[in-house]
Amino acid sequence: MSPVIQTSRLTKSYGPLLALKGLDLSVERGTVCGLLGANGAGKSTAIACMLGLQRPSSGAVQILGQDPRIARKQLFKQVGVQLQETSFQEKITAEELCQVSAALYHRPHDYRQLLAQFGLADKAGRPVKELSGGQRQKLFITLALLPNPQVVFLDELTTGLDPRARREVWAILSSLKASGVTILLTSHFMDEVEALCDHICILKHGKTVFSGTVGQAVADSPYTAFEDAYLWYTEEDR
Ligand SMILES: Nc1ncnc2c1ncn2[C@@H]1O[C@H](COP(=O)(O)OP(=O)(O)OP(=O)(O)O)[C@@H](O)[C@H]1O
Repeated sequence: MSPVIQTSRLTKSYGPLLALKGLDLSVERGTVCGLLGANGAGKSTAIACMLGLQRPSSGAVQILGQDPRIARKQLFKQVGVQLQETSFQEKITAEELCQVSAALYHRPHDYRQLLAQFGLADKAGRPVKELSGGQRQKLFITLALLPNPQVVFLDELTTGLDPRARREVWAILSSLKASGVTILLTSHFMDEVEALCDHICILKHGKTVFSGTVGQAVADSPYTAFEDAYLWYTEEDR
């Protein structure tokens, strides 16, 4: 079976800055891929290029066998996205934001059920801007799941969530994965990466410095703990 997400030699420059240098990625159906790296390593740039939101300088992307820049509309119905920065109307409530988003899809997930699953049922009528950072994050993950997507992109998955909420999100993602959904996420939390990711790709200044499983990353490093290994891969003077 062909990969659900595939990039080959994906490169992106912002003027003189080479933010992404030849990313090769292949993510199979029903697996979780973690894109890792320090702040500014190129993770969001890679996601923006994969989703067709940024035009790559060179290289190719296929999602569900299609080029996202050409088949944007079709793909949009099958791909859920949670980006770091999401804009919304000043006074819109959580429920209204869900309704507006759900209206874009043919057979959306029941947003009330998702809000309840994320412990947000009692916040449905509140303006989004009055939610706490963690509640807003959970709402944005809810929005990413609304289309009943085959593929989900989650940028900085659980930033701002408390430990219990993180575990809840992990459980939801694990069940999505078990149902065949393919997930690409970025995270700065190595416990999360170990718990969720089948495959990781570590970027340093836009360049892939490791691609493989968490176990391989540890085995190829001088360390026994994954976080130590990760820091080793991303060290400046390595
Ligand atoms: N629109 C843009 N114009 C110019 N430079 C940009 C733009 N977006 C990102 N960059 C630069 O490209 C590099 C990669 O940024 P990117 O946001 O992809 O990193 P990241 O790995 O997602 O970081 P973080 O973990 O902080 O979210 C950084 O040096 C950043 O300053």
